[in-house]
Amino acid sequence: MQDAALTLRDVGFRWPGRDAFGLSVPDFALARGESLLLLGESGSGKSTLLSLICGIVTADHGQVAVGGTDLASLRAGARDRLRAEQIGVIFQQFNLLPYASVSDNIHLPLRFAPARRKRTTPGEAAALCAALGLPAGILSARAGRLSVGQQQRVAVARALIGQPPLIVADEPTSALDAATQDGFLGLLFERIAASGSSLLMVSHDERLGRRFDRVVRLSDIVQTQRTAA
Ligand SMILES: Nc1ncnc2c1ncn2[C@@H]1O[C@H](COP(=O)(O)OP(=O)(O)OP(=O)(O)O)[C@@H](O)[C@H]1O
Repeated sequence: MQDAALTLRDVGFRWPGRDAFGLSVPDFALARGESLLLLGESGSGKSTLLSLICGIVTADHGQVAVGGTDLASLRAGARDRLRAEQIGVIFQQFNLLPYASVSDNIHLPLRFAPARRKRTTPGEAAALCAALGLPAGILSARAGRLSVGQQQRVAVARALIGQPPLIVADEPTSALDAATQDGFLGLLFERIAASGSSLLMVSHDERLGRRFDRVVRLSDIVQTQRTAA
């Protein structure tokens, strides 16, 4: 796919160690502006796949390309910069710095991403917080003092700031009740539509599917291998 936000071709990866888990992805692409929900059971390899896409781990073979750049062609530092520039990541556990302010947490990826920093408008963090239903004045609060739902929204604001072309989200609704989930997804989709970003979300929850352009089962694009120690 020429106009792809993300492509994986003939990718193979295996975690080293006992009960090694491996996966291979023959051919997968996410178009620019497309939203895709990837469904898989717990332990099926969703987070492993996202780690490969984000360049947190590197494929044993094959090509993982983000915005047309093959991650394997980059050294570790350049890969980290590409991730900061191109990908807004919403981790399952949010990964906020608990002692830092909400503002510092939201602005953190911009430190390593000059082009994304340039795209950021003054007051964008405050506007994102307001759009995500966070109370005024929250920017100066310590992230560790917030409720789980608030932390989740801060993690989303951190992913969206500076309009990265690709948003990757690992089970971002798992800590929310049904009504809050719906509001949260509505806001996420609104922001993504406004910026034209692509969205790849992994989840075990099929009910989320109706909002997405495409819903794919992990087992349709990924083959997994598990070997005993
Ligand atoms: N850091 C790691 N080191 C070694 N093996 C790992 C590591 N992370 C995951 N694995 C292995 O990869 C397999 C798949 O785990 P992964 O977290 O990718 O699945 P998942 O679908 O995201 O699960 P969940 O929905 O429960 O988060 C696990 O069984 C585990 O053995």
